[in-house]
Amino acid sequence: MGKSTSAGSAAIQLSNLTKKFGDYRAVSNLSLEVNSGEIFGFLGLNGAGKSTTIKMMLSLLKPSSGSIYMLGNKVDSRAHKLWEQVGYLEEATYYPGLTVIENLEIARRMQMISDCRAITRVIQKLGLEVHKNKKAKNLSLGNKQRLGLAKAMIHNPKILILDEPINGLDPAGVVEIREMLFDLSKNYGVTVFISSHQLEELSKLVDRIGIIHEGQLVQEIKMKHLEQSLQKHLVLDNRDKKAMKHILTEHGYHFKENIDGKLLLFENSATEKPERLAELLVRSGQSPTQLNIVTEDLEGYFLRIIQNKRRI
Ligand SMILES: Nc1ncnc2c1ncn2[C@@H]1O[C@H](COP(=O)(O)OP(=O)(O)OP(=O)(O)O)[C@@H](O)[C@H]1O
Repeated sequence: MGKSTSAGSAAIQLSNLTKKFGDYRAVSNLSLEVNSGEIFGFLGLNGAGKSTTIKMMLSLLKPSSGSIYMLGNKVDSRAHKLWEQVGYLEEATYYPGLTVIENLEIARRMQMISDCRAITRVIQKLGLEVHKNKKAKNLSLGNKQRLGLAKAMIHNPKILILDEPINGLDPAGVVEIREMLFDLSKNYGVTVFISSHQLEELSKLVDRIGIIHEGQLVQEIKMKHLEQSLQKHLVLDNRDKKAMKHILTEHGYHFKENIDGKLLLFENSATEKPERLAELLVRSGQSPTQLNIVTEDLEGYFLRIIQNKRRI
């Protein structure tokens, strides 16, 4: 193991991590912590720097500067023993012509695990029992991912690092993976670091997300707080737009007009008390034909956070 100068109790700790390729900064001053037993989602567009960060965490790439600690141990080329406690899935790599059991047998030998029961255990944990004698190439996409996860978990790691594990999975596959990761984190205390570019899917799996954009961490948010962070706006329409605009302006409401000519109001005075606005319009003889609140969807949130960062 590398130097054991523990850096706090976080299972994963990245401090001012930077990776340059020539003059290009793929990852820039990135700091984050993942707590033990937490499922952390690492979200970013293609090319944002997710894989580069993960490769540094796995000591496959050397950081230009900054440090990484996992389970209190500094990650560097000497951290050999650490990998006994870390499992990693890049993409579901398997031997297509071999069965599930045969694939896991190879993984067991590569991890130098002497106990043959490790295979039975991981097969059970991942619900691969009924598929264990099928050739990997004949598995459904969801079960191929399970096999990849089984390989990553055969040595009972304390940390699981998963690069895009839900790519291409159907909703049922996402639910299966979610239940399995939940079980691992809540019942076995496994810390899960999972990268994706799909917020919608990721949000169903994780306790917290960090958004990486152009190599920088631009936002960290707990999933339970995400709902409150989604922007709301009120959409308003009626027959006499000019009269309605006049009333709104007179009463201090600000609005934008969308391409359909509907009015959009973003301020809390409108989104939190729509009934007041409705009453005002009715009293003024300008009953709305449409008045409803629209909540930003998750993709909208993700893009807004990134765009705001671009403007800075
Ligand atoms: N070996 C390398 N040499 C030069 N540039 C690289 C190298 N590896 C990655 N990059 C660049 O660094 C940036 C970040 O790449 P990275 O693979 O980390 O992104 P990502 O967020 O994982 O994207 P994706 O979701 O597409 O996998 C990209 O612009 C990429 O082209």
